[in-house]
Amino acid sequence: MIVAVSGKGGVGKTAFTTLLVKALSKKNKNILVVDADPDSNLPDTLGVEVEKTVGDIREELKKIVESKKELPGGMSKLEFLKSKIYEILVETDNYDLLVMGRPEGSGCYCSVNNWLRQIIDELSKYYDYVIIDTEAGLEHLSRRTTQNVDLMIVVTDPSKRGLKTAERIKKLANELEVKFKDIYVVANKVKPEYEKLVEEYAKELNLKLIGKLPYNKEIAEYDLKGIPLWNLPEDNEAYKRVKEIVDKYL
Ligand SMILES: Nc1ncnc2c1ncn2[C@@H]1O[C@H](COP(=O)(O)OP(=O)(O)OP(=O)(O)O)[C@@H](O)[C@H]1O
Repeated sequence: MIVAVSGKGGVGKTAFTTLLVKALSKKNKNILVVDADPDSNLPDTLGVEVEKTVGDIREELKKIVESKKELPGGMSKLEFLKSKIYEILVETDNYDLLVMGRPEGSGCYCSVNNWLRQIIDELSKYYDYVIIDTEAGLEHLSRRTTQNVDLMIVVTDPSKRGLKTAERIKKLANELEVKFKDIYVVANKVKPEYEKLVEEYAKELNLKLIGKLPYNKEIAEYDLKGIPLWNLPEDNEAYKRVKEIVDKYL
């Protein structure tokens, strides 16, 4: 199952994705996490060190090709990329993580990007779940994968404007090359007294609201202190809500 998480900056997409991976890891399935948002701090919130990104590998190959040097062991470019991707994959007890890093530069290096896409698609087949933390602009997603996405989860803040953005993302998603089987919305940082209103607005906009996470002091505090959100206790209120979503929809 391929799940993409999107949402504009600051809504809590990284926090949600972290809790989603944490909850999903309890199912004892193989999980690949792809951090495709250069602005997110997913490795930090997951609590893992990442040395190299896919972007770094792209640059490495570019430099070798430009300097007209031989690739190690007489490898083809595709083989080189493939071996490097497997090398930079961060393996943990609960999931594997691939960080895309900086996006493609302006000088199009299309064949490399196509190969990367192919390698990542191939890699994805080894996992029960692939969770992609996407960039705000969905167009990038089609550059990163050729596979269709089973579930797109749009994270939003609890505002009418936020929900309208979610509606826009949903419309945009329908126009992309990559197809989404289902598009759901999760509202984050919702105060209990506004839950009803958020539900009403979502209904008005025809959005499938699958969860409302409360504003949670513990999340704010962990982030403030730089403690990985992965370490949040099992009884954390926001985490409990994410667990419900995982049990019901994933
Ligand atoms: N449920 C929550 N309760 C309290 N604070 C939250 C909650 N979710 C997220 N935050 C806080 O909101 C801020 C933004 O969260 P986060 O970094 O997850 O957002 P994001 O959408 O991934 O943003 P960006 O893409 O800009 O990194 C952080 O300071 C985080 O601690």
